[in-house]
Amino acid sequence: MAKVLLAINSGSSSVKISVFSATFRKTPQQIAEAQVSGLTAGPVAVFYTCHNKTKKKAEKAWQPVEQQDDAFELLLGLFIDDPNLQEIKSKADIAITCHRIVHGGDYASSQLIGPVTYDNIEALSNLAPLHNRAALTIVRSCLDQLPDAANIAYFDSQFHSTIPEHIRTYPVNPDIARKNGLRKYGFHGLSYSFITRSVAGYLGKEIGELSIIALHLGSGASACAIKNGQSWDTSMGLTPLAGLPGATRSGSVDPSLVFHYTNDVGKLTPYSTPELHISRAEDILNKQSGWKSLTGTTDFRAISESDDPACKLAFDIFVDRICGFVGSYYVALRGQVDALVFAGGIGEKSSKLRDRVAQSVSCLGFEIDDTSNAAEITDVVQDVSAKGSRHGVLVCQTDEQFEMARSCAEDERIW
Ligand SMILES: Nc1ncnc2c1ncn2[C@@H]1O[C@H](COP(=O)(O)OP(=O)(O)O)[C@@H](O)[C@H]1O
Ligand SMILES: CC(=O)OP(=O)(O)O
Ligand SMILES: [Mg+2]
Repeated sequence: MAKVLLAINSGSSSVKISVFSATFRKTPQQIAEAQVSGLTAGPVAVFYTCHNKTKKKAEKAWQPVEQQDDAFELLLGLFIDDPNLQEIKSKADIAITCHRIVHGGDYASSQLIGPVTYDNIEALSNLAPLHNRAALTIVRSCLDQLPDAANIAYFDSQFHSTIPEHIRTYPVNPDIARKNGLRKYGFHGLSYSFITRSVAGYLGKEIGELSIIALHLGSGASACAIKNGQSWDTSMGLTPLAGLPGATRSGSVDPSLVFHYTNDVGKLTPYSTPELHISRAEDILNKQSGWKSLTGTTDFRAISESDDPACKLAFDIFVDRICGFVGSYYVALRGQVDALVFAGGIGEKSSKLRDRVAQSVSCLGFEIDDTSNAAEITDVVQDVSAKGSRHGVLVCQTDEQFEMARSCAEDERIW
């Protein structure tokens, strides 16, 4: 029998929830989708689609939304109150909730959420300061409000459990590293998993034969070298701060920069708690850097359309850092690359960014076709490469919620 499944994606700046009708071992059918965006730097916007009728509402109409659990309450209310969404007349109709948890530590597979898993995820909060705790507030709401639903955690880090030792190890004291779990974990794994399956299907290859360089470019941005269908390397590290810059994140900087920034950066932030230790340095590099610090906005569309020198600089920095990873991963994959794949809000919507990146890496054999690149992206995977390009250049409309729902439909523990 079909069950109603909520796939909840709590990101740094948004909460996205897709509602599915799910049946064991069948492809889940999406029936509604809703999101609250603008949580890191307003304005907060709400999008809602039910049975393909889209509504977009501005902030004023809604109760105050400041953090991820406010967003969850709002979206849950939308589902229950919508007479067109007959599948959810009350909370009791929701049978399964899937949660995107960014940092899963050593978990290499999804987990049913009971007290032990909950505590383990909480213990990792320091390592994903923009993510884990916020996602857990939503998990808590589900445990309290939907006591009969099954709750499953899907970890962004689990896709990267295949990264080889010499890539995941930091060259620091091994005993301290082991004791404190200091290694590369990598994130955006639900997205990379979706991209890998979708691109393999599009190219007519087995997943295990697919090698791509994938770019997930959203509020948080990362790159991933996928070798024979598995993560070989990725740009984020111990935490989602490493690698590419993002909306409010610096990305990788010389670690010594921290000690030269201001003299109080080692102190804890006022909102640290006995369980959650966030230093001023982490707060600055995670929440007060990136596009926001350079341009005053986190909206990359506005940045890419502006002639302001600060925006042009931000755009150039992003292209430079992305190309650095493309070059590095091209070598890591020994040039055996089926495609360069753009995904995430920026990767899917900014033809200008794709064009600039492709131009800069054309020496590696990635060439874009201007007309295909400028066309609207409507398919899950769309080819934007030029005729004769040595390697493919693709855009993939990634869907982390679908990836969770798909895995859930295969999961014998739940059915
Ligand atoms: N047309 C566009 N051009 C450039 N950037 C865009 C465009 N549309 C959306 N974006 C950017 O995409 C980012 C959000 O990406 P998304 O993957 O949805 O975010 P999140 O990481 O919150 O899931 C924002 O920086 C937004 O400005
Ligand atoms: C891991 C990460 O940075 O996620 P998001 O882009 O959703 O903030
Ligand atoms: Mg995201």
